[in-house]
Amino acid sequence: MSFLTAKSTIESTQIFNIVKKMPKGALLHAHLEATVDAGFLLKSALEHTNVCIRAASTITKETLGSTLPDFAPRPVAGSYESPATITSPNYVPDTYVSAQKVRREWPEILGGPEGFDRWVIQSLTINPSEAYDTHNTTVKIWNKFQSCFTVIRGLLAYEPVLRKFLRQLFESCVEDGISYAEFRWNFTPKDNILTSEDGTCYIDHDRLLSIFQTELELYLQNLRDAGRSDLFHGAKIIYTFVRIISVEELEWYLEDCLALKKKYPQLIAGFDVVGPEDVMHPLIYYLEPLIKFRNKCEALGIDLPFLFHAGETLGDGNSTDQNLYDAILLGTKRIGHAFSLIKHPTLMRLCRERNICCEVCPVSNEILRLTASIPAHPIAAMLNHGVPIALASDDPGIFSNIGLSYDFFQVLVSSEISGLMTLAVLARESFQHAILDEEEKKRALAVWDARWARYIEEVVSTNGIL
Ligand SMILES: O=c1[nH]cnc2c1ncn2[C@@H]1O[C@H](CO)[C@@H](O)[C@H]1O
Repeated sequence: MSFLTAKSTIESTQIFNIVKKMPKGALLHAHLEATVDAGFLLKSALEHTNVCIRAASTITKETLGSTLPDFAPRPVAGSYESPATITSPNYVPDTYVSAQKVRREWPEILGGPEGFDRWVIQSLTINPSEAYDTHNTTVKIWNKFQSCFTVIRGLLAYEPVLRKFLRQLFESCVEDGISYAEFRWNFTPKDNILTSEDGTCYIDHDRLLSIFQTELELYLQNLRDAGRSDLFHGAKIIYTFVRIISVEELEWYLEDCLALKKKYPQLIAGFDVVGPEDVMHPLIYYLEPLIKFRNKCEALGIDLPFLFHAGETLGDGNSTDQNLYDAILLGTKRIGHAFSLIKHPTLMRLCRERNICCEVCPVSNEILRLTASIPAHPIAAMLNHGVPIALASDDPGIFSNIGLSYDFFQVLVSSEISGLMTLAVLARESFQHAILDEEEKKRALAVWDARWARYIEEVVSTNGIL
């Protein structure tokens, strides 16, 4: 069955419950904006009067399905407000109304306030009929996928919502047994739309990182206070930008990334280029600035590894597939997705020899239409060739695969060879590929080993020898 259709069945199985409790190791590939449950994000935003919403036309039964909610924080609730809500015939398109008011006055014919929630959640997630029926090419599903990010960005553009989001993110990692994470965070656009609590001041990249750092520290302190510090070692950020920008613009982002790395050396783990590889610039387009950047980092003695997406494609020999060569030539430490790697025996050998880890995202690849089902996914071939792999969830808020349990489960049930021990090895090795120093890795591994031993005892005592 396809993942989204099977999800509730998966959750009802004993195997899923066993996988859920497993210590998962490090989550190495997830795009920060899409890591938290859509319902939680909406609920958090609705707690604030400053969060407003607008639409390109009045929302009616006819326009509901084709109009996106456009959220943004406004300075003082009321002052920007259109007197008519977005479902009223008098609504002036593209004027802001407080989201609380819109929800409160959402008409019965559109389902009342719960109908509003459904409209927003639908714009934040991919549903089974989109994934498996209506959006039946990679281009169509990517269009829907990108539109989810547009809506998420509006909701996340308000500091108090971002803070709640981050707390929930750390909590959901711990709930799922993830003890360390590296999140890719998109630092475009240059002019950030994110605003402070009073809605008056924009937040730059520096402040964004300081918010992340404060929330992380608070979370870790709470764990220490509760005597649970073994559950989570921390999180880092991989600086990313969308591969649509020009070479000149990239120079700005590279400098920005370097300045942030100097200021937050423990927080910035590396650098990556994101966005639909099949339709935007290939890595080679940015070759010159990337080489210059790498040389500059080396000269400064700054360790800022490349962690490139590459090969997230069905293509063979197209520019996305070729990105695998360029990523490896540029010295990437890991590869995001590497879906087309199995077409290249030499590159698989290089990954093995150089210990380049492929961050494989099974659920993402299925929903974004690279594989029709998990048994058809190249992961088994990659594992059998000894390619280093870490399993990851990619955009769990959009794909409904929060945590790592769903991706772990899919790999487990898609093969007669891969068993719980395969998952254990993948989880344990994930720390080896993380951007941690040797001491941190040693500690994380020791803690993981102890947790694994306890976990196996618990599995056996509650289920018997399976
Ligand atoms: O699987 C993926 N491959 C490439 N880019 C991605 C993927 N998932 C998300 N993003 C990109 O990350 C940005 C948000 O940080 C989004 O713009 C999206 O295009």
